[in-house]
Amino acid sequence: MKFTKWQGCGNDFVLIDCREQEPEDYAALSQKVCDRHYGIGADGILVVLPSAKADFRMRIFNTDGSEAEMCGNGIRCFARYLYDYKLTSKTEFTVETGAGILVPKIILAEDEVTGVQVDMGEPHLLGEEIPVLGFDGRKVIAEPITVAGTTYAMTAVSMGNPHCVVFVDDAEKFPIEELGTQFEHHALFPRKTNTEFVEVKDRSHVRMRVWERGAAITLACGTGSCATVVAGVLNDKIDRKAEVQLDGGKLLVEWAANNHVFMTGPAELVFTGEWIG
Ligand SMILES: N[C@@H](CCC[C@H](N)C(=O)O)C(=O)O
Repeated sequence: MKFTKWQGCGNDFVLIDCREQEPEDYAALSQKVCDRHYGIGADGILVVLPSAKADFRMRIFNTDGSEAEMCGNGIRCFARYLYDYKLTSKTEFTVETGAGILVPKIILAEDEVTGVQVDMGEPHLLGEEIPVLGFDGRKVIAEPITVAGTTYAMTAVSMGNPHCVVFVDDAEKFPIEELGTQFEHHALFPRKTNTEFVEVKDRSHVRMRVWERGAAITLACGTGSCATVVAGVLNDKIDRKAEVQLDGGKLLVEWAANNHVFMTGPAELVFTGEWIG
């Protein structure tokens, strides 16, 4: 099985083109391939598939084998693969995902790809849409959540996948290794959750660290960065356009007036290979 390995802000993926042939078990494949000792090593696998509704279809599987609805850093890598490997000559195209049909745009400067911007669609804010138990018909803004005996204010946002955003005084010092898994598996989240720990630097800059559902700590999360900016606006902590500083790089996120969230950032090929496992 031929593959390409990609990273976006250090969030890394093995991409496999399954338009011709699909593996029997994506979950088992993802667990094996993502293993950093016995496999290739990655935060997830991205799968290229044909689509009846869009130019292409993307599926994403986490390191634990679970399937996610969407992946922001992943879709930039996916889009760059399609363009660099000439599966399309368009610089803007449609991709069917678990979060609906999204639109990546390749950014070029003198014919060189300098990044990818993605129209990530509209955020979903009602409790049942995210989902968060006990919040049907209501937004979840600065609501209490108790983890390991401490109560935090959480704002929940779905970018197709669930996010719990917690504003903290010091993102570097927050004990994410210890508490991340407890947020992920908290009883309020029937489909578990990704959790972003966010320090506001000023109204257009935030520092964010993430614990991802199904993948633990990663160096960056694109959907998490979008959720962070939406949550920041809902709490009147930041403006609608902000730079998100992650462990592995920066993303620019704008929650535009048409209610769509636009995310811009890098996507880089790391290496190519053949999986014989
Ligand atoms: N890193 C991704 C999100 C990947 C999926 C996530 N772990 C989930 O299960 O929802 C991103 O860049 O958005």
